[in-house]
Amino acid sequence: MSTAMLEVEDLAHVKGDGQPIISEITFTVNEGDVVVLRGVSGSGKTTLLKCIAHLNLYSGHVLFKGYPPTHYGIPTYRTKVLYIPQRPSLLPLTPRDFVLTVMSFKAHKRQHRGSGSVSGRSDAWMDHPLEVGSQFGIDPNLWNRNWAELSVGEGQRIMVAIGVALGTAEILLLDEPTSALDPETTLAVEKYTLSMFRKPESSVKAIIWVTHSEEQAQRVGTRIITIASGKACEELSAPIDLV
Ligand SMILES: Nc1ncnc2c1ncn2[C@@H]1O[C@H](COP(=O)(O)OP(=O)(O)OP(=O)(O)O)[C@@H](O)[C@H]1O
Repeated sequence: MSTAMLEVEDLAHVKGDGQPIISEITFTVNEGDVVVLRGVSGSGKTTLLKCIAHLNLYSGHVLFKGYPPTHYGIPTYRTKVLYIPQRPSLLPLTPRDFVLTVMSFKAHKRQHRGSGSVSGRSDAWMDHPLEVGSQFGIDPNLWNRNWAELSVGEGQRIMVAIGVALGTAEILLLDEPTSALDPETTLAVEKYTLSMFRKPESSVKAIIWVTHSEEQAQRVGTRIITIASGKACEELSAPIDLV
């Protein structure tokens, strides 16, 4: 039987004027799922991902492995259910700073368990992200540049590399991760991300992947959920071909 990683129940998010952007959203994500989330521009896909990541206020319930985000502590929860934004250029500082911030939450938790530090070398946490980034054609120097000074595509590839490589994320929330990439690089990112995901030792156990591309949905998804008029609807026959 599949293990439920994420349960979203009757979730709603309303704008400041009281109008709902999304409402009555209910679905479960199981271990091994790559759930493609699609819908027309403005239908609420990013809003939903941010609610799941506890970056937006919402009503209803989000349970990660049976418990609400507060059970884990919100910063730690956000490293486990990791939102990969569509526009990382809005983030402060550099990709390297982002990695060290995320890893500091993991280190903090480990210290509380009394298991000591992650490594004797202060920058050892960068090794795997750099390695994955190089698979995506990312020059190592780009990790030290401010997010705002990266091209959209460079920022996207670095964010996906972080999500795949950090070893903290159990659910990746990918918000149009390849929208700024050329077809060849898009395929490379899809292939490497899914091959990492399928490895038994991967920390990532499920992915929600937002895309406007029907072809990408068919390539990466094991299930497809469409948002329309603020409600979510799962397609009955989902593609199963994996890259
Ligand atoms: N903070 C906000 N205040 C008011 N309206 C908002 C806010 N954030 C999003 N919206 C509106 O909510 C709707 C859903 O936006 P959202 O970004 O979730 O859509 P999306 O499906 O991800 O769109 P796209 O495919 O274009 O990225 C849009 O009409 C957007 O203008």
